[in-house]
Amino acid sequence: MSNIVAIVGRPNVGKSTLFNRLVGGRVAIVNEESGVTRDRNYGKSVWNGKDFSVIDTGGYVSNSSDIFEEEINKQVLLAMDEADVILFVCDVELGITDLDYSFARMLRKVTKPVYLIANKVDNGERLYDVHEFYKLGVGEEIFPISSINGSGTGELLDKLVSHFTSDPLEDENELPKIAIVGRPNVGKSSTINALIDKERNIVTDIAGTTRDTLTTRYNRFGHDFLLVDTAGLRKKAKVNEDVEFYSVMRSVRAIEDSDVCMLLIDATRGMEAQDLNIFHLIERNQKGVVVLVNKWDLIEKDNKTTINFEKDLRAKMAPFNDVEIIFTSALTKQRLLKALEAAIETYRNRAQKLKTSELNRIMLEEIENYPPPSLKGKYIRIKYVTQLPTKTPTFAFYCNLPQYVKEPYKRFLENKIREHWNFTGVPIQIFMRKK
Ligand SMILES: Nc1nc2c(ncn2[C@@H]2O[C@H](COP(=O)(O)OP(=O)(O)OP(=O)(O)O)[C@@H](O)[C@H]2O)c(=O)[nH]1
Ligand SMILES: Nc1nc2c(ncn2[C@@H]2O[C@H](COP(=O)(O)OP(=O)(O)OP(=O)(O)O)[C@@H](O)[C@H]2O)c(=O)[nH]1
Repeated sequence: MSNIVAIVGRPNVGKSTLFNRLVGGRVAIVNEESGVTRDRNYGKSVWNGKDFSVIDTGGYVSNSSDIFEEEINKQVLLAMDEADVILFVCDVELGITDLDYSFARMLRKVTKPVYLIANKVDNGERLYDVHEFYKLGVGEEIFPISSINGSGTGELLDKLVSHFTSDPLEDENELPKIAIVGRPNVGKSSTINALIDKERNIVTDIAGTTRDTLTTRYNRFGHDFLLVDTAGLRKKAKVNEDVEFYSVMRSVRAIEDSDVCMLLIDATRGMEAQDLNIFHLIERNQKGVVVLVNKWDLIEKDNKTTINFEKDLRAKMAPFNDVEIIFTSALTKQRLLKALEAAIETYRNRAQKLKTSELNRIMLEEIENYPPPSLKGKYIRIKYVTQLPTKTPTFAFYCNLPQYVKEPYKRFLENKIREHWNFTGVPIQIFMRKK
């Protein structure tokens, strides 16, 4: 189950202000290179113990005041496909505009819950202006809020998370859920087809409950696994693929539904900004990842080609580059079994729970050899460490002054964990806690 909310609305109604308020300081895709997919477009949040993702579909049309029906279509289609709940933001300061009516027309066809957000209700007086918005005839309910000062957002969040499950990662199934993701035309369909040899290998279809993805169980090469299929989404995506932003956002649901992603990149193009955006999306979601350099058959090779290619990829993925890279071809079926095995191994790495005694024995020794640097004359003492009972590897280090332990030292701890145990392909979280 994924918990996704999308924000739609015409320019300047306050979508990004609301987005920032919902995700707090948590930024997602931080990638300077990409002009379109900025951190404002995708973020993670938590309310009443429920995790959820927020997509601001306005990323594409931002800054332009003349937006057309076509753009509205794109925003709403994206929201319909990707989200579980849609927030339609309007502006009480300006009142209803023609564009609002156009949005409303599209949104009336949506079967998912839509909330109408009457934004910029900064004071009690403006509450009187809210009723006007019932004219739009959309939305189960109207929420008067002020994204700037936060009033009304608590009520909105309470209602919002009532649609979400408390643990989107919960999974009755013990089988690895694998998603094949990547930008348009990298060979996702070809890889899937080559991997599963359709007719013979489908075990059962498990229809997604509220989602559009279909998870199918396969047995191939002696491995039992679930494939998160987004074929339907991909077909629709074709219409919209003119913008990088959309094709990255189209991966969100598949990533959230998976345990491990096979990220396909095109060997003839290398890893570009958009591929990296998807990579960071996977990392951000704490999912396992294996990188498949597909169309390897098209590359002219000498004895250094693979090594250099791999070096370049690792530099781009850094600091999280403890990841399997496999050079595949869907066309010649080269190394597809290896790719599948790497995905399953990554799944196991992600699921492993370390013994507390062993973890402490090894890590406390490492810490003793290289203690955290003292700060403002204060000596930092790490007393013990445990792995939290979460689905993704998360480690809590207990110490006297947790706030004094800085990023570089946390990275040191992570590297040591990776050195002693196999967490290849798996993002690790490190928390410092007070003891
Ligand atoms: N008074 C008031 N102003 C707000 C509120 N929320 C947003 N604004 C202002 O409205 C303007 C537009 O806000 P944005 O969040 O950039 O709007 P947007 O919908 O993301 O706009 P685009 O990027 O063009 O799609 C900014 O000047 C905000 O400061 C609010 O609750 N009250
Ligand atoms: N030479 C070569 N061509 C490939 C390989 N894999 C895919 N292709 C070709 O690349 C093109 C795109 O392949 P698809 O499998 O449709 O790619 P996709 O990622 O599913 O594309 P979208 O549905 O647009 O997202 C097709 O023409 C394939 O034949 C490969 O390993 N080698």
